[in-house]
Amino acid sequence: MKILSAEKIREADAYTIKHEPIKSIDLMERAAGLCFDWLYAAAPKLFPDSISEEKDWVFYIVCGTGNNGGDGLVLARLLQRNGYNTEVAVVHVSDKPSKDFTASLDKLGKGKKSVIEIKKTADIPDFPDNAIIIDAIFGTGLNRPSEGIGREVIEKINQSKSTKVSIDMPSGLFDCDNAKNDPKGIVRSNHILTFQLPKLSFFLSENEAMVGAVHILDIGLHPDFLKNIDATFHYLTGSEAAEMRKVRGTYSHKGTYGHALIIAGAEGKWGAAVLASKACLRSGAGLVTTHIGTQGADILHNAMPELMIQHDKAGTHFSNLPDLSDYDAIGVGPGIGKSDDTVRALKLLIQEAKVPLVLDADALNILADNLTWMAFLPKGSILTPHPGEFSRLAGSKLSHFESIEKQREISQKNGIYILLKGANSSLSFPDGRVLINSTGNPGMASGGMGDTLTGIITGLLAAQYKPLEAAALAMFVHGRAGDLALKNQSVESLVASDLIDNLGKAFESLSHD
Ligand SMILES: NC(=O)C1=CN([C@@H]2O[C@H](COP(=O)(O)OP(=O)(O)OC[C@H]3O[C@@H](n4cnc5c(N)ncnc54)[C@H](OP(=O)(O)O)[C@@H]3O)[C@@H](O)[C@H]2O)[C@H](O)CC1
Ligand SMILES: [K+]
Repeated sequence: MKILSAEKIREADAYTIKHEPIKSIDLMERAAGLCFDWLYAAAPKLFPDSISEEKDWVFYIVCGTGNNGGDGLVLARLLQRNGYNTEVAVVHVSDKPSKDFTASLDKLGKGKKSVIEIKKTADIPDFPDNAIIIDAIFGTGLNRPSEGIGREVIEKINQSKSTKVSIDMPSGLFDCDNAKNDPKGIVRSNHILTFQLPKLSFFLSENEAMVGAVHILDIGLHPDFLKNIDATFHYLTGSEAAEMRKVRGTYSHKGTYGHALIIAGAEGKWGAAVLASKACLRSGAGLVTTHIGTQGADILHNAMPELMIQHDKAGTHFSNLPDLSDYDAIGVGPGIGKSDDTVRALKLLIQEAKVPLVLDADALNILADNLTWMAFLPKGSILTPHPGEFSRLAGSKLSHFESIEKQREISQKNGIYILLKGANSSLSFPDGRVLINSTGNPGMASGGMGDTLTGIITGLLAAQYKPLEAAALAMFVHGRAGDLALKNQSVESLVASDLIDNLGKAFESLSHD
């Protein structure tokens, strides 16, 4: 699913109005109608248990004077028509109200309920603590950080304990970069009813306090426009991940699915090799060999009889390169440490490898100490840093938005894929595009999760997936397996082995997406 800028969404809006064709006011009615449907279904769960009777529910709709405010007014009318209690406030953020806002206000006026006009501080009401506040002050038309009376109202809304439901966007939030935006001037939304496509800023960690659950409402923007418009950012949905999965031929054999090499583990960190190798075996590779210091070999054998083992010359860590000619995919890094001979062996691996590499953990830390090696990585290699590793690679600590920009830059410059891990992991391609992941949960913030991801990507690469598909499908399936594992665990108790146990179900679940 494409993620478009506010500007492009406005173009989609205009294209739809012209080519569907539909009057802009009718598109607003359609959008607000979907918001009503969502609220109607969700309201019983949104109000506190103490207010279980519908007659006691209050919807407090706070509107700006643009089309976002217009959506709010139409929604208010629909709520009133269905017998719900409403309070409607209009914040005079501009003295040039939009045409559709004015038309919607006129229609609302035909009901009898009066509207609270907010023009100055003294007009701002005390918002209740147990209502649903509908935030319709600003949407995609925000053109500068919130200021004046609009900002004052936003700050007052944020003081209320009521559930906040934002129409299209939390008011005050920009669609992409919010680095120069004061979080105090942005509604801290619990639910966002966003139209057609999500906005990039919903997925950035710096906006966590303002972005609650995101619900995408399909308002029927014109499919031709959505199909033909170029997009840098994409949100990876289940059906898109499912399309990447390959069907296995009846007459295929283990040779069809390639031979993967995992280079992982060192003294005290043999578990990293176990997790990466297990995940690799469970992700489609025909054969998996793990190259490991002799002292770790028994642990691996006992954990996985299916695995083949290649002994390193050093007993305790990765120090020499095996013959690479047997392998279709190579994953390196989990738990390998940074000994001098490990650094030398990694350099040799980067020089000698003829297949794309998957680099994780200490392999990335070594790369960060030797950034000139980046240009020598086999084209299509995949780097899987977490934010700490990425800031070492990037040379400075960056906001999430800045990290994604930097991630794109490094991918394009070096012809590699970078999978920046975290809530909403992002995968950058050599052509500048970025995929944002839609699976995963906070229980996955624990040791070993990255090792399993390395194994999954390497397994898919061995099984002849192209780097783009291997990285994207692995990112999705890894999160999905984490989500499935959570059904029998809690966010506190989830560990990487639970995720591996659910890989089978995660791959299978794709056929239902
Ligand atoms: N695109 C769609 O598919 C649909 C969108 N709908 C809804 O429309 C909004 C976008 O509406 P728009 O009128 O373009 O913009 P907004 O309502 O978000 O805001 C514009 C008004 O806000 C003023 N403004 C902007 N920034 C500030 C600020 N920092 N402080 C004060 N005032 C601000 C601006 O005033 P100017 O002074 O700049 O003129 C405007 O008055 C979209 O989000 C959807 O909710 C449709 O209804 C359905 C289809
Ligand atoms: K809004």
